[in-house]
This record gives sequence, structure tokens and C-alpha cells, in this order.
Amino acid sequence: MPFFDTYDIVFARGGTAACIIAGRLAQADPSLKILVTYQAESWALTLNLPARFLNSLIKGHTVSHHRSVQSKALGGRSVCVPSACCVVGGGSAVNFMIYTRPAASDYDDWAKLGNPGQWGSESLIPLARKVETYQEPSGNPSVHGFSGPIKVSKGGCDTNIGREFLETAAPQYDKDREASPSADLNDFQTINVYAPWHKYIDSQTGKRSDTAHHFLYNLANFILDPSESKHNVHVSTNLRVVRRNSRAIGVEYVAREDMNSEHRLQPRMAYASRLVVLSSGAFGSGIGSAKRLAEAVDIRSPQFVDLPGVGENYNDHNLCVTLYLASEDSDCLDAIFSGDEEAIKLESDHLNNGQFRSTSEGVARGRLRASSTQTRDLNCDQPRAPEELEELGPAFKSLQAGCNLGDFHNSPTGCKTFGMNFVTAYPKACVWSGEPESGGRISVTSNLEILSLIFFVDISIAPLNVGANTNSTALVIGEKAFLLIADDLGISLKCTQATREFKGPDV
Ligand SMILES: Cc1cc2nc3c(=O)[nH]c(=O)nc-3n(C[C@H](O)[C@H](O)[C@H](O)COP(=O)(O)OP(=O)(O)OC[C@H]3O[C@@H](n4cnc5c(N)ncnc54)[C@H](O)[C@@H]3O)c2cc1C
Repeated sequence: MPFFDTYDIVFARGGTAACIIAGRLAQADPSLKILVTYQAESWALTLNLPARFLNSLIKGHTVSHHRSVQSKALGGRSVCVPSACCVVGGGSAVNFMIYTRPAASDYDDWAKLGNPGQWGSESLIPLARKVETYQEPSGNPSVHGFSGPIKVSKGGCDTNIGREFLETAAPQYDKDREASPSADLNDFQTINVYAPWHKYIDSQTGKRSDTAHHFLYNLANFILDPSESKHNVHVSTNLRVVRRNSRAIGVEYVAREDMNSEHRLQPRMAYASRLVVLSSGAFGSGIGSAKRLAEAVDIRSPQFVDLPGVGENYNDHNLCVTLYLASEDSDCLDAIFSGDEEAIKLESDHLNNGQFRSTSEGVARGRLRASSTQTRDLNCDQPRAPEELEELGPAFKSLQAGCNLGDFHNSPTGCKTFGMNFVTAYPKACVWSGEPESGGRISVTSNLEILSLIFFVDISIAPLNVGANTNSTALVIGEKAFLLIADDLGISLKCTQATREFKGPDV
């Protein structure tokens, strides 16, 4: 016999964007009963030591690996695309913490696609400021925020290897571009400069700054244990969105406390009286073309909406990592990556501040389709136009030149370069194609007893990929969605509820 609970708002999965929305809603109206569901037992609690960011990737507990079909453009190889999986805070809890924002024109392109006034840079840059505390006193206040929950800093220290790169790469080997330790690559305008990358790291605590810690765990009315009913914001494990006829009515889940009890794996039903928010990142949303999903081997669950464009314009972003021999005294993370406990202890508070330039973004395209509940058909092959590859060429070359300098750190075997791809989005206007003016909202209001809306909010609603890493855009989407949802539900934006520094069992 299942248990039943009724909440005002139920989140199916809680990644970067979802934690912002849940946290802001709880702050705006502390009486709201909110449930955030996610799968399995991974909390962001123990993932906030920056220097160990590769651990979450390697272990595979918090990241799923999607392998593409073999691609001619990659010489017959396939790429492996990691994606946050089964962790509260999603990508913000497991990603590489690199703070890169897109050009303002990227957001303006979204507006031009039929979303005027709501999704251009004029509306979104204030939200990018709102979400952050930029811990550089020299930061330009027209583009950076100084009182938001997410902390951005240099990560604690400059490295000798990064300094040397800046001192030699541009002046000697890439005379077309400047190098400046103080240039701001994240002012939505600056391009073509060598400068340090900032990180989502709090310079005061030395810890990762993720949305789980700064929007959920620190809420005064948040608890880990939903059986303490006086609290209003809960997180629970293992879920399945349940629908009745054409409506989402809530989420079926297995509660944390049931995992080890006699009720083990007994499903509970969490009804949503006002809203279900589906926020599963680029690989998890489960929406798309009805025809394609019907073709998939074992996907039998009925669809809420038929959105044929979804998945057909997958964009990845490329990151070129150049390997070279460095002198023994270089600051690096090798000891930490190889598990040296002493080095881990020493470095526990700070991620070294690597400084390198990434190549152009968003050049590989393809498609991403569910082929069963377990597998996805990820194809990164088409169209990878020759002119796009040409764009990458000079970037590869200048990276190689910059890293293979006789007077810098010479590699006797020559420089080896390899490409890495990380998940960003499959951004063919999956939600906006239906209702551009509604900005990410799909209304399923017919004959409702309980639920009025289901809201899809994550990086996959971006109608075009951005020329940057995507966490900053997921943060902005979260802030924007909060405003839209609050407006829909008639929630006042006046914040009344206190937040606190999270004092949980972290590292
Ligand atoms: C390894 C890695 C490194 C990255 N590095 C950077 C970086 O340095 N800088 C940057 O700006 N961006 C980076 N990103 C990208 C950035 O983290 C994402 O763009 C951002 O997190 C997207 O937010 P979202 O809210 O759309 O979805 P997510 O944060 O991905 O949240 C989706 C949620 O759905 C859940 N979920 C999805 N599918 C399933 C499933 N099948 N079962 C159970 N749960 C599921 C996940 O647990 C997660 O909580 C990185 C991403 C990865 C994976």
C-alpha cells in the first residue's frame, strides 16, 4: 500500500537550476510545502572539496557516461560525454567549477528567436549578477554581483605554471592577442584575450560553491529527513513522474528513510497541488518527439507533450587540453589526482588556479535520442562543417605553441593534444518551439483536479547553445524560471525567510 503526501510543488530531480528555483520559492513563501526528488543516495555534501573534482567523474556514482556512436568526423572514434546523475545540485555539485559566461549576443540571439523582452541579455545579465558574489573587489558592478549566493573567486591562489603561461604565451607566440592577469573574460563582451579563469569556489572557505549548498541546505526550513514534518522543504530519493490521462499529478518515489526499513522500496506518491517541475539536465528530461520515443525499444511511458525538434540539434562544447612536460617545481594537481592523502590534506582548501585558454565552443553538432530507458543514441557527427573545424585549427596551434616553448616547459616528445567533450545541451528550442512567449512553460491544464502546470526547467530549454561553459547559463535559467513560476503562482517576491551557512556533515 503506497504512502501518500501532498505538496504544493514537487521537483522531479534537483540539479543546478532546480535547486535555485526551490530555494528561492521557499525563501519567498516559507509556508510552501516543497519536495525535491532525486535518484539514489548521492548528496552534494561530500563533494565540495574543489581539488578532488575529478573523483566524482571517475567513480561514476554521481556522473553518467554517455558514449556517442562512432563518428567519421572523429576518425571513427566515439566521444564520451559525462553528465551529472543522481546527485542533488546536479552539475554544480560535480562539475569542474570553471566560471565562464557567454557573450551577451548569445542571449540576444535567444530573444531574436521569438522571445523578446524575456530572454535577451538586457533581462538576463541582471539575473547573472543576482545569483553571484564575485569575490574580486575590482569587478565591474554593471556585470558582476556582490551579494548573491554563488561565490566566484580565483580559487585561492595563483600558480607559477599559470603565471608563466600568461607571461610567455601571448607576448612571444601569439602576438595577435593580449595576455592580461587582470582582464575580465566574463564581462559578456571580452574575447580573444589570455587571462585567468575564475572558479565557482568560495575564497573564504575554499569550498565548491554549488546550488545545493547555497539554495537548499542553508534554508532555515530545510531538512534531510522528511519525517520531521514541521519542516517544509524536503529531499527524497528515487522517483518516477506519474501522470493520469494527460496530466502530471505528482511523482512516485522511494523515501530515504524507507531505503533501510521494512518499507524498503515501497513507493510513495507525492502529489503536487500546484506545480510539478521537471529539471533533469540535457540528458534526462525525457521529452521529445512522440514518434521517436515510440520507436525506442522499451520506453512505454506516455508523453505529456509531443516536441519533435528535441534532440535533433545536440551541441557539445569542445575543450582542448594540451599535455606537456613541466618542471619539477610546477604547481599542479598530480599528487591529488593520484590519491596522495598528504597532498589532498594540504590542498584541501584551495583548487590551484590553472590558467589556459579554451578553444571555440559549440562546433560539434549531432543528435541525441533515447533509444531505450537505459541507452541513448548520441551522434556527434553532423554537420561538422569544414569551416567550423578550420576555426578550431588556429586555436589548437596557438595552444600547442604556447605550451611547447623552448624557454617555457619543453616537451622532448612534442606536444600532445587531445580533445574532450562535456555535456552542454540539446538546445533545439524544445520548449519554446511550442509557446515562445511562455518561456519554458508547458501548460497541461485540461480537466485538472489537482495540478495546473508542469514546468520544464534546465539547460535543455536553451534555444541555442552558448559560446561558453554552461553552468552560468543554467544558473541564469534557474533565476529566470523562479520569477516566471512565482508570477504564475502569485507568490510575492519579497524574501522573508532567513538562510544560514550550511553546517552539515561535509568534508
Ligand atoms: C563533468 C562535468 C563538468 C562540467 N564542468 C563545468 C564547468 O567547469 N563549468 C561550467 O560552467 N559548466 C560545467 N559543466 C556543465 C554544467 O554543470 C551544466 O551545464 C549544468 O549543471 C546544467 O544544469 P541543469 O540544471 O540543466 O542540469 P543538471 O545540473 O545536470 O541537473 C540535472 C539533474 O537531473 C538528475 N538526473 C538526470 N538524469 C537522471 C537519471 N537518469 N537518473 C537520476 N537522476 C538524473 C541529476 O542527478 C541532476 O541532479 C560540467 C558538466 C559536467 C557533467
